[in-house]
Amino acid sequence: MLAGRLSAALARPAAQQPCWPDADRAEAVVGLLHEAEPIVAPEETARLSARLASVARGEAFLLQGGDCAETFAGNTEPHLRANLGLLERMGEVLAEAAGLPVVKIARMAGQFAKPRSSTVDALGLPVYRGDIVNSPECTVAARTPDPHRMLLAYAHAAGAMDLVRKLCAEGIEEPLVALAGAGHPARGERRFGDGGRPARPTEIYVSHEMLLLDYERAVLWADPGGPEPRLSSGLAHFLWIGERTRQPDGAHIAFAELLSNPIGLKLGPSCTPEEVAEYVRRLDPHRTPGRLTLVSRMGHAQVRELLPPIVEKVTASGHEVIWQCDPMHGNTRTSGNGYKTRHFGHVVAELAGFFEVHRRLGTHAGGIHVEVTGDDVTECLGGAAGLTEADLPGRYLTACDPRLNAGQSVELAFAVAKMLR
Ligand SMILES: O=C[C@H](O)[C@H](O)COP(=O)(O)O
Ligand SMILES: C=C(OP(=O)(O)O)C(=O)O
Repeated sequence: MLAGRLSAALARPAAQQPCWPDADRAEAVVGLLHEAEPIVAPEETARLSARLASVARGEAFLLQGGDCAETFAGNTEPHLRANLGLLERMGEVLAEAAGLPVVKIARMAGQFAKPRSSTVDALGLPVYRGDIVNSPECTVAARTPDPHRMLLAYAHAAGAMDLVRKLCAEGIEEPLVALAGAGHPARGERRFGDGGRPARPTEIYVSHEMLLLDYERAVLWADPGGPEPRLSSGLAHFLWIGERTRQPDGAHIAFAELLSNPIGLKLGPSCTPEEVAEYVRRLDPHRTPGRLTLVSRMGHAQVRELLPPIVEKVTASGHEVIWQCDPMHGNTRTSGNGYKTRHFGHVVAELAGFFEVHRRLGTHAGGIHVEVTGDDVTECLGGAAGLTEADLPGRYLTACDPRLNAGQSVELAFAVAKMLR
């Protein structure tokens, strides 16, 4: 019966999918992946679901973050360590301020697919859709979708997950981030293991956008444990549906309905309270606290106006969702010198609006979802170091959207800490 529901879900229109040049070859790759071992263990996903139930009840806070787009070349131990160490550091700042446990979910071990605004780039080439689909180099060959990349993505994700488990068991050394403005060097220096608190075992889960359905459908196991039999993704503990793929009649929502994993759903400015009520009804049919995380990304100028009617509608429905704010995606703009960027001040302003709305409505502002890296990049403007447009070309390394660097991220954690207090 689940197989039939899965086929029906996948037969619906699916936005943002690549057009593989050879459909048979793509199907053969899906067949190979079908034989692959799950990357995440069912008991880990179940533990995360329990943790998220406490977030939904207001007994914990959710921190989710990492690269906008992971790349195969960037899937290295130093990079993963830096990002995990940053999450640990941010989590510690937030836990202390909130007086609550912080549940940490990395955008890691599978965040290889990107939705895009257009199908072609400025040169007229097919757009880069993430390393799992094609390659960013500006040639027709590089941009042609290659299904073999799904196998590479699986291998990279499995390797990353092994490292996440190892580091969580050992404890992760946190970066000591020197915040600018306190007599420290401009962009925040990172120093490892020289005076930070001793590393201790920790828990970090992995997540990615549930975008590329040929990949997502390949590694599933039957989960008979819940109120109805469902499928569980073997590719990540937590999956989210993006702003560009949340069409109510589309394949992504229908696919997520079949999963037992905790699910996130991005809500942009065009989303109406009625639409959200319908998403909640479909994605949380058994009224499981924390099953659904609603991720508002309205932009700093609109959050105070657009979020309250949505929160009121969902609250009235009685579903115990997690309210999470993504202060990045509604605040993207192009700099005068042509870089896709975000201003630190706008990121903080959207979060301030989010906390204000929830305080006023008496709901739990349950978490944040941010694009950050422990690496010292120059992709977002502002922060105490005062990054300017002239700084952007220095270390603009993202494969897609701009991330806060280590210094900006820790500064953000302190700003959110103030809001939590
Ligand atoms: O990360 C999010 C999206 O992939 C991204 O914002 C879309 O980017 P584009 O507008 O450059 O295509
Ligand atoms: C694409 C993303 O976000 P959104 O769907 O909100 O634009 C993302 O988080 O990578």
